[in-house]
Amino acid sequence: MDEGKSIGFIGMGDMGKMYARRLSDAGWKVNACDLPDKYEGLVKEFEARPKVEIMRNGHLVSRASDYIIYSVEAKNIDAVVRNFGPSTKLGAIVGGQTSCKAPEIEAFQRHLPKDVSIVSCHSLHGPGVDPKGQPLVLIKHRASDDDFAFVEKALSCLGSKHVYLTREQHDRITADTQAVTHAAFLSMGAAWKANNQFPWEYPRYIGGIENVKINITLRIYAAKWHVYAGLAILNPDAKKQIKQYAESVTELFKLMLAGHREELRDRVYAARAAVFGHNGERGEKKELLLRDELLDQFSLGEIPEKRLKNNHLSLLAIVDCWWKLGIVPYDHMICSTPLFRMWLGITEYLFRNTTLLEECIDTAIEDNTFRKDDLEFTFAARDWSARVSLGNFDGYREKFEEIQTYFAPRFPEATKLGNEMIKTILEKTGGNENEKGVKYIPQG
Ligand SMILES: NC(=O)C1=CN([C@@H]2O[C@H](COP(=O)(O)OP(=O)(O)OC[C@H]3O[C@@H](n4cnc5c(N)ncnc54)[C@H](OP(=O)(O)O)[C@@H]3O)[C@@H](O)[C@H]2O)C=CC1
Ligand SMILES: O=C(O)C(=O)Cc1ccc(O)cc1
Repeated sequence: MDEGKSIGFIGMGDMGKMYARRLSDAGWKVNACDLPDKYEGLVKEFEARPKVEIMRNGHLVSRASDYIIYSVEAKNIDAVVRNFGPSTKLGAIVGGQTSCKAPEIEAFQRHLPKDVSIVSCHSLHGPGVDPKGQPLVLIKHRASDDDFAFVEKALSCLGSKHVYLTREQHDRITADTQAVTHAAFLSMGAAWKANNQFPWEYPRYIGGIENVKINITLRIYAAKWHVYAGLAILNPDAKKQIKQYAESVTELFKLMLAGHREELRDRVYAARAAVFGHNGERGEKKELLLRDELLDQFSLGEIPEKRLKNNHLSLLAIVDCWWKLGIVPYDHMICSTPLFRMWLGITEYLFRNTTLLEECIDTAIEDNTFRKDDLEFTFAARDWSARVSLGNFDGYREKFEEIQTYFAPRFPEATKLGNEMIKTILEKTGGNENEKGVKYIPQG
């Protein structure tokens, strides 16, 4: 295949392995390494795949491969490229899988020899999701058309939708989509833990869109902290979005506490008009992305006979945040992750249904049984924002892992349910169809 060209992977964690398996299945020769202590284990794991050669370090991968993908923690990218970059084969192509492109491309520019092309990628989904039909961002930073065509050809076996962006466009959009979405779900988990609650044990958190909140929160906490920390802390646009989200949560909660119904209502409707149109008519499709009946089946607890009301502070705040930052989330659909589509789906469900939105405002003002949940949610959103703004990786990790430990016993069940939920919803929302690549032109 392609006169014996080979693809290299530095970093054989979840994403590196997923790529290595799929590329070798498609017939490519793959050279791969992780840290030296993983060598023996990887050799064993890949012994049945003769197309995958496990090497002892990144120097060996770099000198032998025609296209090398760094698939390591974003926070380590500079150190790893500094170490192995100078060993890159003459005239090879180098790219990375990290979730924030400014530091990655800067590391390539600083440490790679000048004859090396730079084409980066970013699969906008986790390692457990079928890449078919999911967006795959490609960044032609420094490369000939032939080199870029080679990358497209090699990665075409993933069956993803190619989206062509610059690194700046990539980082802006993923701040709007991924970083702020994670901040919301991370805050829900933090608030439940702070109140010593397992939400599936409370009728108010069961069924419909509440299931999405629980399943996605647990899915995020079941994953690796560095993925979320990296894409939030290293992306300057993300800090701004997460800060605005925390401010929106705080300001809306204050209106609720003070019982300022009209002010709250005006603000919610102004945000709705900006994001969803005056009557909530703007959407991805005429039909809603998600509906309660579809979501009821993905429950970790018993569905109550009568659905309990919620003021959905987390959802009111995201629309307020989009409004304040001038973001129209539908503009980013082409670069959306499954989690972002779920998040937009439940938000849209609430905001395009005036009866539900009114019920939410009534609950916010009249029902004080939510106050302790909302108080902890507000603290949590502000605390995550502070840790991200300070660039505090250790502080991020400490908080993440504490909450991870709290929820860990339910991860196997929640992951299974979450996978089914995502699969069903992607099928319903047409998120898995395969299309030709798109050149993304951001609006505004
Ligand atoms: N998981 C996801 O959903 C997605 C992740 N990404 C991005 O892809 C990248 C990889 O993520 P993921 O696979 O999930 O993370 P993992 O932690 O599973 O994998 C990263 C691997 O790189 C290894 N590594 C670190 N330093 C070196 C080195 N010097 N030489 C060789 N290997 C090294 C790590 O070892 P050790 O653990 O011992 O440090 C680890 O095994 C990250 O930048 C992430 O942001 C992108 C899309 C989706
Ligand atoms: O879908 C999400 O937002 C995820 O959490 C999975 C994920 C994590 C990191 C990425 O760079 C891309 C996708």
